[in-house]
Amino acid sequence: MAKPVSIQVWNPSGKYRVVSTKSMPGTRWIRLLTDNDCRLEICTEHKTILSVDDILALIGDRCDGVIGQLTEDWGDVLFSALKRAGGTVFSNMAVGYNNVDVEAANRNGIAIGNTPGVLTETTAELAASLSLAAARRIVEADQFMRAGLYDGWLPHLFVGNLLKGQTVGVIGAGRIGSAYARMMIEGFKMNLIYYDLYQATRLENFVTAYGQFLKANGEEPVTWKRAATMEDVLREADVISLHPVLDKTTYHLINPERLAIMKKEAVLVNASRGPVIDEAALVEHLKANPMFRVGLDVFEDEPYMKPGLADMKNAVVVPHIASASKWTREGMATLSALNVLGKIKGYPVWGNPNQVEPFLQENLTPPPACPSIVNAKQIGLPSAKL
Ligand SMILES: NC(=O)c1ccc[n+]([C@@H]2O[C@H](COP(=O)([O-])OP(=O)(O)OC[C@H]3O[C@@H](n4cnc5c(N)ncnc54)[C@H](O)[C@@H]3O)[C@@H](O)[C@H]2O)c1
Ligand SMILES: O=C(O)[C@H](O)CO
Repeated sequence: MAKPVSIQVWNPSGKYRVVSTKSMPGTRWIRLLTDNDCRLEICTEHKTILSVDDILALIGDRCDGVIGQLTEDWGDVLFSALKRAGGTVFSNMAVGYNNVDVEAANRNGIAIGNTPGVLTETTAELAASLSLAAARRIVEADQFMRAGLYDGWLPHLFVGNLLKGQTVGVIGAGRIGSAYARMMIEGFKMNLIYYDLYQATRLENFVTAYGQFLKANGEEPVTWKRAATMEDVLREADVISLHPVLDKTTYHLINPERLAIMKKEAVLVNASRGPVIDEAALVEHLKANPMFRVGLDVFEDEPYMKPGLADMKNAVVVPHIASASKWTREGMATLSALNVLGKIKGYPVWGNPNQVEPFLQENLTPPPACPSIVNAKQIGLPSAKL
């Protein structure tokens, strides 16, 4: 028998029971639910990661929908419990949903929401920050200052990599990968090589146009190349950032063989999902190649790091904060609440999950639609007419 978990209740007399497994930033998401006849129960347990049993206790025997987190294991046990409780929808407060067994959700007729778009620029900015921090050894130098070791300017002190004119490699040039590429190209005049299953036409057009602009102004134009293989990116690029989804095709995409073909002084950044890199192999590579540097937002066994990583001076590590700006986190809360509300109300699914801005206007009533349901087709949900 699962232990009851502590909750905070909003609008106790609401007709629909919605559970959020965590408190989320902002209040708009709470207002949107409670103004629409939802009784909202927010879990206030102090532990960071809830177990399946904790969530079963939260779902209870009547629940219309749940907003959950990427740290939770949403599979058949939870989806069948949600279905038995009368629920039809679960939304991750995240764009990535590798913590969700979508097949199990389909079997139980549960709609799965996620939060694309609102976090694209914020996440790309963090990947760009990690690229700079690793290339210019910012964390090492900061620690050196704080340790009182600085006794004067020296020609060799914390020499790092210049980005201008070098090549940025992007693996997974979707929303975030493309936004990151644009930042590095426009900001630092880097050339682009990318690998994706699909052609990133808008990104290619951007680089072409920016190259023409630079040339017209007497500067060296930037260039782009779509690589035929991931290996081409790894061999050629000076800074490589990983932005694919995590699935069977991208698990341990960076492995010992692929690390071995990268430049000895390359910078590798990961703000996608930890298991995209074989982290134990990465630690060995960092030990053997002190000029190879990484910037990591995500880890293979979060919240843990593989043994040895924390000791590596050539690694910059931050705790999965890539989407952590106030506007973005409030927007993610709003989108996940609207996914749940829209399904409960029987609204159709928004036709373009890449354009969720209409849901994010603070003072406007959002469109009557679920912003992003990843299994809409599989469970037969209609699309909104835009
Ligand atoms: N660190 C964070 O806080 C954070 C924040 C947001 C997103 N993410 C992660 O970033 C991922 C990408 O988000 P997005 O909004 O850009 O998604 P997206 O769907 O727009 O982009 C993902 C891209 O990966 C490509 N891809 C899929 N399989 C591939 C493969 N085998 N090789 C190369 N490319 C492949 C897809 O074609 C697509 O273009 C999310 O799934 C999530 O896991 C992490
Ligand atoms: O997938 C996501 O959205 C992130 O990991 C958290 O923002």
